[in-house]
Amino acid sequence: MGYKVVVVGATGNVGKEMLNILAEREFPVDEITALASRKSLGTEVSFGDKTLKTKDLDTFDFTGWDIALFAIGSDATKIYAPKAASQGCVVIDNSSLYRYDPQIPLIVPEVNADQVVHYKNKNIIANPNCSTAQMVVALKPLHDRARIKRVVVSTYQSVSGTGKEAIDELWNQTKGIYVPGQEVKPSVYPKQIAFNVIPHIDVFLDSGDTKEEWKMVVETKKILDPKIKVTATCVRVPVFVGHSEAINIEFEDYLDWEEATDILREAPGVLVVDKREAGGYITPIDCVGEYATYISRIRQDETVENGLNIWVVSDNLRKGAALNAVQIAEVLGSRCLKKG
Ligand SMILES: NC(=O)C1=CN([C@@H]2O[C@H](COP(=O)(O)OP(=O)(O)OC[C@H]3O[C@@H](n4cnc5c(N)ncnc54)[C@H](OP(=O)(O)O)[C@@H]3O)[C@@H](O)[C@H]2O)C=CC1
Ligand SMILES: N[C@@H](CC(=O)OP(=O)(O)O)C(=O)O
Repeated sequence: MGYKVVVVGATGNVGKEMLNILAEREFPVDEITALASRKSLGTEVSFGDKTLKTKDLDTFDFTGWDIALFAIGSDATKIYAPKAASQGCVVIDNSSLYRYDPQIPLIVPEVNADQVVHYKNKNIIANPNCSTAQMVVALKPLHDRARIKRVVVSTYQSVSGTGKEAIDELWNQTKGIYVPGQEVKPSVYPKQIAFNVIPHIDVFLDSGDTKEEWKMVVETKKILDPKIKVTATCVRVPVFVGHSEAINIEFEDYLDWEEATDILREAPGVLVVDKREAGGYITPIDCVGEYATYISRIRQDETVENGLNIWVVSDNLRKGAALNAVQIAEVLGSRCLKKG
């Protein structure tokens, strides 16, 4: 016996990956339905070798459905997630709306799967920001061994983190640069993204940080350890899929880079590729469609007492969003909503 599963935002990049991953991982599904906005009514989306016709979220009744995976952004989530939760369906939400609510668990299964039981507080579980998810998968095993004091992270985030229009903007700007008269003015981003990098993701806060940077700080504390200090600089780069991060870590105890490498090789969700030669590291193109969080360039930082540098790359639509959501559903199913 399996679950009745709803994918909300099924026509989007994250929603499509949710359907792919549910099928790939053979999540025990008895019945599945795909929802999006009214304008997408009847749009066909794939679920394994089946085709589903998208239904209208606005008129959908969640009564009798077990789990809803949401990927529609905070504004629409605010309207529909409480409705689904109150109709008895457990919501696993990809937006940032509920992440900072102390009543709502914020989960990366490799790090804090035990928190899943708190879904009962509001019938909602939050999925972290894509940049946080891959970072905490890498930090957790190192923290367990040597206690992390401080993290300095710079991100290189792909345009798929913004959504469908941003993917089109990078594609059209890139083509337009070569075709006279077809230049494409920035519309999704404040500056040209093709052949450029933009040190600005999400809105600016009074502190001068962007909200994306703030999210990485606050979410790491909630998921991993409130004592860890984090400072982030988040940058958009002209890459379609795959977020990269250069992470500098300062520990309480000394941790040799070779031992760190051994620890990371054994860590759940992690693959180490670190040959210290040309091409012996992971780039975003290498991680597209993969589940793992890849770690390369593991080395000592000799400028502080107990420091390491690492390079972390993952598919932001997968571990950063859809895969993590499906993993949460797997934990929820096996620990809390047992069937059969
Ligand atoms: N955890 C993370 O780090 C990440 C989270 N996300 C979250 O997932 C969300 C979706 O991202 P992504 O798939 O890339 O975005 P896309 O732009 O590719 O897709 C958006 C999806 O949301 C649907 N949608 C939007 N508004 C409504 C509405 N009012 N009612 C019903 N459906 C609606 C769209 O339906 P339609 O096609 O009919 O318009 C579409 O299916 C993001 O906004 C973000 O909150 C995304 C990436 C990473
Ligand atoms: N902000 C991330 C993706 C995302 O949607 O994040 P959030 O769910 O925190 O809004 C990016 O642009 O790469």
